[in-house]
Amino acid sequence: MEEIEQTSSKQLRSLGQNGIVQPLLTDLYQITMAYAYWKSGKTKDHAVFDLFFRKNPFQGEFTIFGGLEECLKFLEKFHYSASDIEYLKETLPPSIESDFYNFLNTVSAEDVRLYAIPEGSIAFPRVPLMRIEGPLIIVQLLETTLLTLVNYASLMSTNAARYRMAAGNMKLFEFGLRRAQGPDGGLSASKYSYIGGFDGTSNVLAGKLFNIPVKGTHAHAYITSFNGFSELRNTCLEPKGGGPQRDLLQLALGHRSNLVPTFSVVESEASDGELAAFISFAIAFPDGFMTLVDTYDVKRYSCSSNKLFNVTPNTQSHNEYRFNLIPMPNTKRGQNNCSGSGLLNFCAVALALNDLGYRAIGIRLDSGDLAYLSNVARQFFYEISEKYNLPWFANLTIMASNDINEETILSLNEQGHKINCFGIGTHLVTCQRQPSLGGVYKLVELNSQPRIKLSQDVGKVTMPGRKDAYRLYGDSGHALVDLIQRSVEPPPELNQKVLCRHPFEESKRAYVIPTRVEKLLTLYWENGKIVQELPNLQQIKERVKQSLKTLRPDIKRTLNPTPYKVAVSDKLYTFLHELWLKSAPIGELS
Ligand SMILES: Nc1ncnc2c1ncn2[C@@H]1O[C@H](COP(=O)(O)OP(=O)(O)OP(=O)(O)O)[C@@H](O)[C@H]1O
Ligand SMILES: O=P(O)(O)OC[C@H]1O[C@H](OP(=O)(O)OP(=O)(O)O)[C@H](O)[C@@H]1O
Ligand SMILES: O=C(O)c1cccnc1
Ligand SMILES: [Mg+2]
Repeated sequence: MEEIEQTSSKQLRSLGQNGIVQPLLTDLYQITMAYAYWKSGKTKDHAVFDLFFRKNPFQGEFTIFGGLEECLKFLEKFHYSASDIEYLKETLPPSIESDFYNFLNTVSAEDVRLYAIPEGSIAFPRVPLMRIEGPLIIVQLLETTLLTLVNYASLMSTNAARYRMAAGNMKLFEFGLRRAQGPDGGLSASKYSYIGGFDGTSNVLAGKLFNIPVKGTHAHAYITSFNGFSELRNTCLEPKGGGPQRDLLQLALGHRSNLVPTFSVVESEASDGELAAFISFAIAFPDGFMTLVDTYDVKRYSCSSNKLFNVTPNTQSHNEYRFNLIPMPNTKRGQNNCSGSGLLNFCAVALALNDLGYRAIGIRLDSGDLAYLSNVARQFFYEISEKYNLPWFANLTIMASNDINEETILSLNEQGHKINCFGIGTHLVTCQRQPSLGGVYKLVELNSQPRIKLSQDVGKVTMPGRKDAYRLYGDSGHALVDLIQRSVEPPPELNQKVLCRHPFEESKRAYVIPTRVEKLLTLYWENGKIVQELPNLQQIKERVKQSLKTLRPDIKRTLNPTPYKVAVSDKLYTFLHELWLKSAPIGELS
């Protein structure tokens, strides 16, 4: 068996990489080209490729670079196994000379050099995320796998960072595995959403492999699996401080009756099946009591009562949990057409747990008007905290889930809500607003000669030659511009005027006097080894946070953000345009 095939989950953990990332995880054309290069005697040619994207995702003006560590781990194990070569022999045309397979057998990333911007940094269109140099055939063979590793990772990290910006300090958990693009998509989503700013995932394997906090509540099935109290095998629980067990159900029923007059709810309409489920869950997790309260009805109102809460906080009140009392909105779940009251049952069990010295965690809302219901729930918690003199009760967690996306969070923020935690699946992991980042890998230099790819679309013309990139910062500490220049040029100097030019529009140029100059591309791989100490996930996550702070707010805003400037040096501008003219054939009009 091959080494890669044998990789155990323990090894996976230390590699931090999925076992399917291997040299054959590529497009056939890379191997076809390798043969044609080899046959045309190009084995000694030396190439430079840039890996970059042309447009920021999600109609935004920034991207978070993710996937570098996985690219480096891929270089470490880049060699074709005997079974890979066997497969290629069976698959490629019989005309392929057998010496080519001997050549493939010797292939490794030993002679490759990889420069990159640090993982977790903000990145912008056209600025290389990576520069890959080495034997043409080898660096060509790396294209697809590197793009696979960078495109989704960066898209996902960016998506998560955007959710984080929308959610402020609220807790964010990734719940997307069941809706992800297959098992590998699910794993990557968990990893890169954590990097981008999420606090944890429900994906247990991601937790094990990447050391990400794993979190979760329970599904509606748990609640609906109970019909009534008779199904409870046990209703007793030992108090937290020790001592004789007490009947949690009886305590909860007592509290439920007591809560009825206070909150104008109809006890007979609260679901006993739901209460039974809550009791059993509380007995299983007395210190982690967090339940779904929307299985039947979050809050069942007495029809005779007008004591219903509005969604908008009463700004006259100094108490943030007080609300105007007006009729509730006509939401699906708000209509008085189904029985049950999840909030009432939750509070009854939480108070029963409190009698035994345990503190409940909170609730999850998974349907209905989340702003409204969170306000109602928080008001309940507040009233109880006052009535029972339990200050912590007012701060119980209110988690919301159900098709949440960036816009929902922003809209909820506008409406006013009391959610302090989101569980987000589908829209996060599938990157519904933009399902792919268009990262590309382009040849820019061969045997020290620049290469340019022309296009009718100016934006698609590549920047020729080996280049470096610098981020120039201004007085405020904010990044002003990313400047790309030829590697042979001296770097921009602190406090010295630098001419920054738009790559294609001659008239667009500006002088910048940087107060800080950051060299963006640094060497990560040389002589078959990773030559930098790699940050762990936590450090990459921190870099995302710090990196975003260097971006002006107008560049980060959701609606019509200001584009960040990406410029070229005067020398690169001239170089690019001269080569463009030289390479573009002059047409004839007839
Ligand atoms: N206050 C709110 N403002 C904006 N969007 C909301 C608000 N409350 C909920 N949403 C979103 O509205 C959608 C409601 O989904 P939907 O219409 O399918 O109803 P539902 O609550 O899931 O009901 P059911 O489970 O019975 O189908 C979800 O995407 C949810 O995230
Ligand atoms: O809504 P998402 O952002 O994808 O978040 C994950 C969803 O997964 C679960 O739903 P479940 O699979 O039980 O299905 P349902 O809620 O759609 O019925 C959970 O209750 C969330 O609603
Ligand atoms: O733990 C949860 O609440 C959860 C996990 C996955 C999907 N939906 C919810
Ligand atoms: Mg749902």
